[in-house]
Amino acid sequence: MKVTVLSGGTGTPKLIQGLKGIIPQKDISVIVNTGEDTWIGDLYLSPDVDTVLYTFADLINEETWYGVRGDTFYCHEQLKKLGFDEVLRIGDKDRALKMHKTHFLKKNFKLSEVIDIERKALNIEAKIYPMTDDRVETKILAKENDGKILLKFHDFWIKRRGNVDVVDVIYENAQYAKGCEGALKSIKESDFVLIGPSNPITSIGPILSIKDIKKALKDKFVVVVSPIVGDKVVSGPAGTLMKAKGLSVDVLGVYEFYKDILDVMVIDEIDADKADKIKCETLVTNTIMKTLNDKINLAKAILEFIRK
Ligand SMILES: C[C@H](OP(=O)(O)OP(=O)(O)OC[C@H]1O[C@@H](n2cnc3c(=O)[nH]c(N)nc32)[C@H](O)[C@@H]1O)C(=O)O
Ligand SMILES: O=c1nc2n(C[C@H](O)[C@H](O)[C@H](O)CO)c3cc(O)ccc3cc-2c(=O)[nH]1
Ligand SMILES: [Mg+2]
Repeated sequence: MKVTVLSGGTGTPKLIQGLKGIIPQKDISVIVNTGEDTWIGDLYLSPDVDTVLYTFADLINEETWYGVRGDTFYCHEQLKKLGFDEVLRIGDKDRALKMHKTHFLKKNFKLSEVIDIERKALNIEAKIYPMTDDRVETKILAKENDGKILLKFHDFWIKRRGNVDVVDVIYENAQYAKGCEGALKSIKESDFVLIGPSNPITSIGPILSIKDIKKALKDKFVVVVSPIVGDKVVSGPAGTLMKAKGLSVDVLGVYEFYKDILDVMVIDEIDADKADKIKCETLVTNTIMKTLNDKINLAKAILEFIRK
């Protein structure tokens, strides 16, 4: 059973931990959001890609869902002392992975080529692809005084802690970007596509903003796990951003967002009463992943449901 997962942020990597516990890594491909990729000084960051790499390599810091478990921050602290505040807390081991990407990108390697070198170096059998080898950047359009301002995601979420009056979210350059070839191939060759419980707007939205990826998904059996349980988020800015896109912050709003590509929606038991309002097949199960067992059970429930 070959699965292609769309991932971004912290929700889907939890489900990936469950999935890799029940099917061989060689049968899993992951297409990762790169809308939050950015340069900090001369260091290239691909935060959602690195979280997926660390999740498969069992190195992920599960408190924060970024960086390497037990990492040190000497370089980060030293830079701050020099007056260079990286804002994002980048660990010393984590920095090596980012320096490695930076080195090869500067030698004109494609991001997908570098990620493939890294997954092999980390003994990861799953295939991991960026959504594109072009630059697509998620920007937050916000109200500021009596005007509008376009913010980078990290400015919005880390510097301003999301305390921003969001007008819209845009995926800069998406109209020109091409889907990564390996990603398109994995969609075509997989038995089904799984969109994990990540922020629809800033973690999965950028992936769907790439036309040839969205087109490939329309011809595929797609399962979406709702990242909204009840009428609130488990974590992060998804609620604020869904509202900015005119979507209700509940499973119906999630359905609206994915309706032209999804075939099955996985919702939490808390939302069982809404299942009949969702105009596609629904699987109602526990979707709150606290323990590894929760993650494995959710992955199992999804595979059993589609094998029916
Ligand atoms: C900073 C980061 O925010 P964000 O980029 O929004 O992260 P994600 O893209 O991962 O979105 C989080 C999204 O996913 C939901 N979530 C998280 N854990 C679970 C879970 O165990 N079950 C479930 N059904 N949804 C989950 C969460 O509510 C958010 O809506 C961040 O949040 O870390
Ligand atoms: O909210 C934060 N997110 C941090 N992130 C996560 C990232 O910025 C986003 O929060 C995730 O992409 C979730 O959307 C990091 C990711 C990395 O790969 C490396 C370092 C960081 C550091 C931070 C941080 O200090 N604060
Ligand atoms: Mg995200």
